[in-house]
Amino acid sequence: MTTAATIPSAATGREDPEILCDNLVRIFKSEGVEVVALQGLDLTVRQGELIAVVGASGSGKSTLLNILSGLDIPSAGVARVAGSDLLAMSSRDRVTYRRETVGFLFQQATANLLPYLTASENIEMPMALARMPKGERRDRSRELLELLGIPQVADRPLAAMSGGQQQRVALAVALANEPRVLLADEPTGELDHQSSEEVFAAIERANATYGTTVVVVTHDPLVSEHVQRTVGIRDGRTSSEVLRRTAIDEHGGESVIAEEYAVLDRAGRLQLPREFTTTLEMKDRVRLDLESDHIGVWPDRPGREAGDE
Ligand SMILES: Nc1ncnc2c1ncn2[C@@H]1O[C@H](COP(=O)(O)OP(=O)(O)OP(=O)(O)O)[C@@H](O)[C@H]1O
Repeated sequence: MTTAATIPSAATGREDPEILCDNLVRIFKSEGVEVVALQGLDLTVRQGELIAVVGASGSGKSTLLNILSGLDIPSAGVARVAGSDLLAMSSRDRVTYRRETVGFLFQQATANLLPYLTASENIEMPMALARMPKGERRDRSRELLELLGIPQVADRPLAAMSGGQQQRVALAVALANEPRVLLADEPTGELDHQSSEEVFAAIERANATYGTTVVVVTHDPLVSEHVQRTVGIRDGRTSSEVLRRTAIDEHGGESVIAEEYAVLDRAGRLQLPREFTTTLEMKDRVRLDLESDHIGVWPDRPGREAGDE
């Protein structure tokens, strides 16, 4: 594996991202004990991008998603989504933000759905609350079911659907009022392989059709086939990014190339992959060596000069 460093575009100021987290900090205090769940997290997501966020249990993924969804307020830093400042927002603006700007998809499809209504009735519910005319609601509901590959369940109650179909109805509910950003928390956590594949494909189709910016928090390795960028979180910070692109060889064949990058934050901090540091027995401190086109990082072994390894 090769590793390269990338400076988040937030730091370069080159674009106006749909999601911007800069030096985001969230400290939880309970019974005199402080837990730093996010410790200076940087994340930039372009408008219309579909990204996955991965990380070990306790790394801060849910904390990040709760902040982006307007449920939780960060302790410090910058969090901006679709032009809304999530630290400075009034509680009334927060309600409007949650209703109009972001859509949510949870691990349990039923968290977004009313069991005694049909798929269409569920999808039309948020549109009715937003006072959309009845005819438009019906058209939009039909369009969403078609796009997500489940037109046949329109008049079925939830109990008569598979788990994968229910999750796609929940996705249609989340997209009903055309949110700019979709946040999904382990959307395939309770599904089998085939249904997970269908749900990720549906998310990808919605992203491509409506240009919705999507952040999917997941442990599911299947997600890598559906996103161009996977952001890794470690100890409350973004630590790595895997970018995927399609390359065409000289015979016209297509192959997907995945490159792993380490994130370099504004303070110049870089998290070295654990497998690299373990292999070279690096700990506590390392030697650095500036070359004309790269920086060498060497284990601190007494009596050896940097570059002697
Ligand atoms: N309300 C809270 N009060 C105290 N500590 C919290 C609270 N919420 C989260 N934490 C702590 O913050 C850290 C990050 O938790 P978080 O739930 O964001 O991780 P995660 O990556 O989503 O984990 P998982 O994959 O298990 O859901 C953990 O150490 C957790 O115990």
